[in-house]
Amino acid sequence: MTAALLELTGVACRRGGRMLFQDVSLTLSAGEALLVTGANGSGKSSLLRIIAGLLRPSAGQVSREGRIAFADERHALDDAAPLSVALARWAALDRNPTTSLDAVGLQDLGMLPVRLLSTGQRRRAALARVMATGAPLWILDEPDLGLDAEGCHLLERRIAAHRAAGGAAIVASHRALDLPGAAGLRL
Ligand SMILES: Nc1ncnc2c1ncn2[C@@H]1O[C@H](COP(=O)(O)OP(=O)(O)OP(=O)(O)O)[C@@H](O)[C@H]1O
Repeated sequence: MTAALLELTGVACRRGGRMLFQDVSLTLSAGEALLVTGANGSGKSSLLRIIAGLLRPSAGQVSREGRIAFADERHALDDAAPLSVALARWAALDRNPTTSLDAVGLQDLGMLPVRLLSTGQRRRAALARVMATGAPLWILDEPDLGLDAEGCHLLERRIAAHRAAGGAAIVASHRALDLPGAAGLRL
């Protein structure tokens, strides 16, 4: 049996005096994915922050095994550094080989300062940063925001490859991303 990378038991979240969700229980193991959907304000980001350990649940337990890579609307890259240098810093933290910019379609932009990237290019760079961490559990909050159709396919392919290599992913999105065999959670 594969050990779970993540287990939630009876998790609830109350924010601003309103109960967003309760009784969320799930397990995620190597190779698996979870797609979290729901209306604006339903609590997707709150759930992902709880899973990442950035927000305390109002009730329930979260148990994680191994490192995580968390990505939300911030790309978490040094704006002043050339893209390849900014990414190499993340890779160096865990002594990983630098993620190829080819993998996210940014092969021609390695020397460009991060601040000059377009919205979609920033999203691609954020994905490269997640890949560079080498963490088994990816927690991605609307990673498709601002991506064009090719960018979305690329994101789907990178998530599939990560799962095939023994990783797992939790993705919140308003889009019906193609994540074969993923579990769904609608908030
Ligand atoms: N720090 C906070 N204090 C009080 N309420 C908050 C706080 N942060 C978020 N909320 C509220 O929690 C609710 C859920 O927010 P959250 O960002 O988790 O939703 P979401 O499903 O990710 O929304 P979207 O689809 O718009 O990104 C919203 O009503 C929001 O206003």
